[in-house]
Amino acid sequence: MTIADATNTAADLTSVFSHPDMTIDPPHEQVVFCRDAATGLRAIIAIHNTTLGPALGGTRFYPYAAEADALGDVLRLSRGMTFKSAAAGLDLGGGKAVIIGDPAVDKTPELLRAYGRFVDTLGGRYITAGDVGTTSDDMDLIGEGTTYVASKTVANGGCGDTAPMTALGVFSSLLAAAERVWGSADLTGRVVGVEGVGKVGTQLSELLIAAGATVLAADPYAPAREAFAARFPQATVVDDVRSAKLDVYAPCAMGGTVTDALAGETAAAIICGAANNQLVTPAVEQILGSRGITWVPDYIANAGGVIQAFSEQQDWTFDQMKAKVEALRERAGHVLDTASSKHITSGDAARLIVAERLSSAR
Ligand SMILES: NC(=O)C1=CN([C@@H]2O[C@H](COP(=O)(O)OP(=O)(O)OC[C@H]3O[C@@H](n4cnc5c(N)ncnc54)[C@H](O)[C@@H]3O)[C@@H](O)[C@H]2O)C=CC1
Ligand SMILES: O=C(O)CCC(=O)C(=O)O
Repeated sequence: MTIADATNTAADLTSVFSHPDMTIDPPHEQVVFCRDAATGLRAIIAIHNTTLGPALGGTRFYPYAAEADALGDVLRLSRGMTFKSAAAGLDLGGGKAVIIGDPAVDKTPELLRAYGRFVDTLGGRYITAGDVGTTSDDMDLIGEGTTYVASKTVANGGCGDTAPMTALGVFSSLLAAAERVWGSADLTGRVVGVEGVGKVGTQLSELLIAAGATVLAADPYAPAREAFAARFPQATVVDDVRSAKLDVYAPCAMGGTVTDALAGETAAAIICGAANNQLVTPAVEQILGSRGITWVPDYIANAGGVIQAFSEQQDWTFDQMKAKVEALRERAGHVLDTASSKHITSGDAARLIVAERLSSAR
C-alpha cells in the first residue's frame, strides 16, 4: 500500500470528498460536523482509519480564521494519529476533533457537555482526549456526555494530563537524535529553542533544563510566557526562537512551522518537538537533508500522550506505561538509523513502519 503524510495546504469547503487531505491514501473513513445551537458549539470530528482499533485522538479548541482551516487541520491531525498509534504499536486507529472558537472566551461547561454527547453518538468509533486549548478538567465535562473520553482527571478516574508523558517521549527521542548527530546524548550547554510553552512545552523545558540544556522559549500568549518565566528563571524568553542560534529547534505549538525558509536558514542541527504536523509539506525534508539537519518525525517523537491515553484501557502499571514512553528513544533511533542505512528521509523511514503495520493488520 502507499501512504503519505499530509500537506499543510488551505482548501475550500466546496467539495469535501475531493479535499486534498481527504484523498491521500488511505483516505478518511468518516467526518462528522457537529452543531449545537443552544451552546454555540461548532465541531468537526474526523475518523481517519480504524484498521488497528478505535480512533483515539485529542480535541483541539482553536479560533480558526475560517471553517476551511478547521477542516484541513482536523483531517491532517486525524491522519497523523493513525500513523502515530500504528508506529507506536498500539491497537488504536486515528481520529481527532476540532472545536471552532476561542477557548478563553467560548469554552463553557454546557458546550463541552454538548460536544461529549456528539462524541457519544459515534458509539466508541472515536475516543477523545486533550490537545491545544483543552485540559483534563475539560475531559471531565465532556465525560458527562460520553464514556468515550480518555485523560480525564485522576480524581475522576482518568489518567490525568498526558502532557508530561508527551514531553518525556519528545525528550527521549531527542536523546536518540543527539547520540547520532553529536555522538553523545549529553545535552549540557546545547541551546534548545522551545516554541510554545503550553502544557507540553513547559514540561519539556523542565526535562531539558534538568539535563543541562540552555532553553530559549517563545509564546505569543502573555500568561503562558509569564508563568514560564516565573517557573524557570534560568531559561530565556525571546520573541522568536526560530531565528535564534539554536542547536535544537523544538516546535511545541501549532503545526506547519517547518517551512522551506526555516529549513533553509535554521542553525539547528536537530528538529524534535511535540507539535503535530510540523512539516509544511513532506518535500521540506529534502531541504533538511541537503543541509544535514536531523528531523525526528513528529508522530514518532510525540507518541507519549497517546501511549498514556491507551494505558487507561490496559492493565499496565504507571511504570510499565512510562517505560513504553521512554522506549520512544529506541524507536526514534531505529527510524534515524533506517533513514541513514537506506539513504532515505526519516519521514520515509517512519512511513515504512506505519505501512508495514497497517498492511499486516489488513
Ligand atoms: N497535549 C499532549 O499531550 C499532546 C500535544 N501534542 C501537540 O503538541 C503541541 C502543543 O500541545 P499542548 O502543549 O497540549 O497545547 P497548549 O494549548 O497547552 O499549548 C500550546 C502553546 O503554544 C502557544 N503558541 C501558539 N502559537 C504559537 C507560536 N506561533 N509561537 C509560539 N507559541 C505559540 C500557545 O500560546 C500555547 O501556550 C500541539 O501541536 C499538540 O497537537 C502532541 C501530542 C500530545
Ligand atoms: O495526547 C493525548 O492526550 C491524546 C493523543 C493526541 O491527541 C495526540 O497525540 O495528538
